[in-house]
Amino acid sequence: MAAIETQNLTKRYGSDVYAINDLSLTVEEGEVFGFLGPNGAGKSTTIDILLDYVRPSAGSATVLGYDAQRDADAIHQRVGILPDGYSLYDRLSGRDHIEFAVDLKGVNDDPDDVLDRVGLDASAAARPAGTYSKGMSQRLALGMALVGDPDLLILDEPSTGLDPDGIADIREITLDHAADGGTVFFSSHILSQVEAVCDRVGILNRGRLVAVDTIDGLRDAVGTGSTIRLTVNTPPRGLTADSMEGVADIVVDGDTVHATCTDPAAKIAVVDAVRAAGSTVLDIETREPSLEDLFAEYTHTEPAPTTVAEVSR
Ligand SMILES: Nc1ncnc2c1ncn2[C@@H]1O[C@H](COP(=O)(O)OP(=O)(O)OP(=O)(O)O)[C@@H](O)[C@H]1O
Repeated sequence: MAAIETQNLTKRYGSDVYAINDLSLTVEEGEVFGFLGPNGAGKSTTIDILLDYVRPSAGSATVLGYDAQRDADAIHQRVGILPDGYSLYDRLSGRDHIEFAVDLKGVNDDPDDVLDRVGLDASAAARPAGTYSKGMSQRLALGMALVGDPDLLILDEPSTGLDPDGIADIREITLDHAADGGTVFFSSHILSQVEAVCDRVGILNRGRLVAVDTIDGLRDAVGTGSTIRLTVNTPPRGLTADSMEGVADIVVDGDTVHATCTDPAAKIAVVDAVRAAGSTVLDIETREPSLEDLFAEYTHTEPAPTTVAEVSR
């Protein structure tokens, strides 16, 4: 059984705004699936339909085998949700929030265990949520999503406002959940985080799913190619990519040679060719296309700028 399955799902506002358009997507049980897209791509709308907060204009969706519209209660019972625009009760403590989630789901989780799992200590747990920093609030909201050990965790931008420790915690919690057989579906702009935890990613652009694959699969499909940069003692003579299989381009710039390889194995051939053209290779650097490169390739937009927190991870 698929954890999430949508078929030709469409949400139209008015006659011409398509928030999502003909979206067919399957997320298998036990997968960590990253749902990516630029602002306004339709990520939140998709999640809202899965949880029956929004009704589709056409198409269908199932979550853990339940119909998203008919069986919303059963879905809410088995799914842990961290919504994008969640809100907390300022006057209630962190512990009160977790107890509330425990009561709502009718489970018997120990609130202290949940709080501990998301890194909120006893003194933080006793304070009103209104005094929390953004990062603490995010941890608490994630704790509420984890109550009842859900089969599926849906996290909409889970890293918003978190410091590097918080981001690392989210990664650990996500991987733990998957290791226990749970499924994680999360949308994120933090592509390095997606790359670190996801089995597969789907890229949504203007309401349409433009790619679904593993990150390696996306690399192969885009053919962006890995790049190799050689520092040489003297420029190689007469070096071109023309007869070199798997090499898209070679540029010689003084004592540096840049080559773009569509076949990763061709990197060795580049080194051999440079040496055969009379140069001694002093240094070699290689770079695989990042998820940022792939994202830009599929959406023709720049991803959200990398934040200081991401850089320092
Ligand atoms: N209630 C609504 N009425 C009209 N248009 C809407 C409504 N809700 C969403 N949209 C439009 O649908 C599109 C998709 O929005 P959505 O919030 O799902 O995107 P998103 O990928 O989650 O964006 P972000 O990353 O900015 O949160 C946007 O163009 C948005 O303006």
